[in-house]
Amino acid sequence: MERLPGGRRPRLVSSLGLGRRSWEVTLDEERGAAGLARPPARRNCFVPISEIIAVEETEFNKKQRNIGRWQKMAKLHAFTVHYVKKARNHRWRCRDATFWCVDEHLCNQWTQALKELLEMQKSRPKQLLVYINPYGGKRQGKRIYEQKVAPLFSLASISTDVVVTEHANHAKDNLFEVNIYKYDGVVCVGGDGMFSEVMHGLIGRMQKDSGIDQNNPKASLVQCNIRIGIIPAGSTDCICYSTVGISDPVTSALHIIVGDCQPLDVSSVHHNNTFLKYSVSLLGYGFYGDILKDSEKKRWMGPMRYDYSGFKTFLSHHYYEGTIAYQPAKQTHGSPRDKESCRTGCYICKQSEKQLAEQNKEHGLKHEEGEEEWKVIKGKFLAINAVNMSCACPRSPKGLSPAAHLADGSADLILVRKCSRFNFLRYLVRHTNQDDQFDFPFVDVYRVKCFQFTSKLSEDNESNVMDIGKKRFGQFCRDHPACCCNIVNSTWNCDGETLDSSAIEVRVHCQLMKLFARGIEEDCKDEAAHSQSSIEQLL
Ligand SMILES: Nc1ncnc2c1ncn2[C@@H]1O[C@H](COP(=O)(O)OP(=O)(O)OP(=O)(O)O)[C@@H](O)[C@H]1O
Ligand SMILES: CCCCCCCCCCCCC/C=C/[C@@H](O)[C@H](CO)NC(C)=O
Ligand SMILES: [Ca+2]
Repeated sequence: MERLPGGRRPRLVSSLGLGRRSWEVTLDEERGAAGLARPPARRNCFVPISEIIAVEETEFNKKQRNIGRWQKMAKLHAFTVHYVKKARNHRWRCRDATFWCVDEHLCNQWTQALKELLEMQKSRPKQLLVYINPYGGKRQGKRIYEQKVAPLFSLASISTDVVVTEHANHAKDNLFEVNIYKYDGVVCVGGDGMFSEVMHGLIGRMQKDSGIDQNNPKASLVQCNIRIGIIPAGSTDCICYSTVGISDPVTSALHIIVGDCQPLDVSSVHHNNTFLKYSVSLLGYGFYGDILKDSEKKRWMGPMRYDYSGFKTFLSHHYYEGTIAYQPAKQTHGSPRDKESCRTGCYICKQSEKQLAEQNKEHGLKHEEGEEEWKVIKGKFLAINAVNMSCACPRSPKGLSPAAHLADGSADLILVRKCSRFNFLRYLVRHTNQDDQFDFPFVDVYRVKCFQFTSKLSEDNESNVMDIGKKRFGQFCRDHPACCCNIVNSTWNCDGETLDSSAIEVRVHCQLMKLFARGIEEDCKDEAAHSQSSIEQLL
């Protein structure tokens, strides 16, 4: 048997047919790869075991190709390897390669060895609970799951319990009732709102089972180790896009199958010691809150509703007065103005993971509130956006904060102060291009671990300065006396769900939950070399 560099023996090396040619095929357990080479030209390629989806014995006749004399000489035996093919723009596809030989025993040896190696991939899920929102996005959730995802799960021998939701909060309520511990993960088919529902169900259930009071804003929450997979079928799909790099159901299904794991920061939102919501992507007041509130009335428009309400909200140009107090995130190494973005295996997120493990060792679940200073900012804002991740999505490919990290225990707090319509438009346009969104005198950004916001209106209410007239008729706008517009509070857009409270307290919980994802992979610099080494190119 041929030896590999370092004198190691590969698990299997054989001459196998693939297409019309014979190849030297190697199964190298230690490198975790199956390799394919054709002497003497030495054109070769490798498929990591971690990217093999399934192996099947194949009835050769069914997949017959024109392989000339071999076909006539003997009965051929074959097996098919289904594997991940990485295409452009972070898109993954399932491809297969059928290997053949005349020796039945050899063919069985290969199938067996590959199946054993797949069995050893312990992070892969075997049993999943799937929730489908049939009304998300363009109402295609059920079709997408049945046609694109279910066949892949079945190929990978994953068993599923599928629930098609019948009303809002169905998935969330169900997660408090079922035996979640028998599943290796929960999959949601829908958009950001559907993800949010499933996340609330899972995190809430974990806290309930551990006796943690979610209403206590200072409670240390129990991490949720049951991963969530997102099959994008919504209108924005920002969480999927920001953690995978593309909104594509097949790509996401393949990340679930190979058992990827991406920890995620989660912010808790409270008002007066009452738990309101969790957020993983955008918590936005002002512009994004107003868009959401208006767009909820136009759900029938589908994803277009955001463009319609976005335009309307832009024209209305409302700003809101309030006070923000925040504690800077001193423990993380990055800054929102960094040029580098969070990518697969991110160093900054790894450091936060280590810190978290040390903290848990020292204090257990007891939360140690640092006596760090609070910074206070008062002002008039067109938008207040707190993002736990970049919030990249097809409409904004770099996101609202391109350097935000998925799992560093912090959020980027972006304050867009009152400015002209023209300047605000310049800011919005930078959501969509490569220019620095924070390079404006009216935009400030801070990396924070917690913050509080109180609108001027609720401050006034609390200090009882409202007179009876104001209480009865609402507050008249002081900045537009001529128009007499009735200024009310904005609402919070919490991952696509509205939150009416205008005084909130937000805290980031480092890596509270996990997704079936790996973060966005670095772009393959040499696309040509990458594609040449794929099996299809060798044939
Ligand atoms: N069967 C159902 N009927 C009505 N509403 C549902 C049902 N199932 C789930 N929902 C609710 O629908 C809301 C929106 O769903 P979803 O997030 O999937 O789509 P979307 O709003 O179009 O997309 P995005 O959140 O990405 O903008 C969620 O908040 C969820 O609670
Ligand atoms: C004139 C130029 C206008 C450019 C507008 C760009 C719009 C970018 C939208 C980015 C939204 C990213 C934040 C994601 C929020 C989601 O949680 C939420 C629910 O899916 N979506 C929205 C639109 O609120
Ligand atoms: Ca973060």
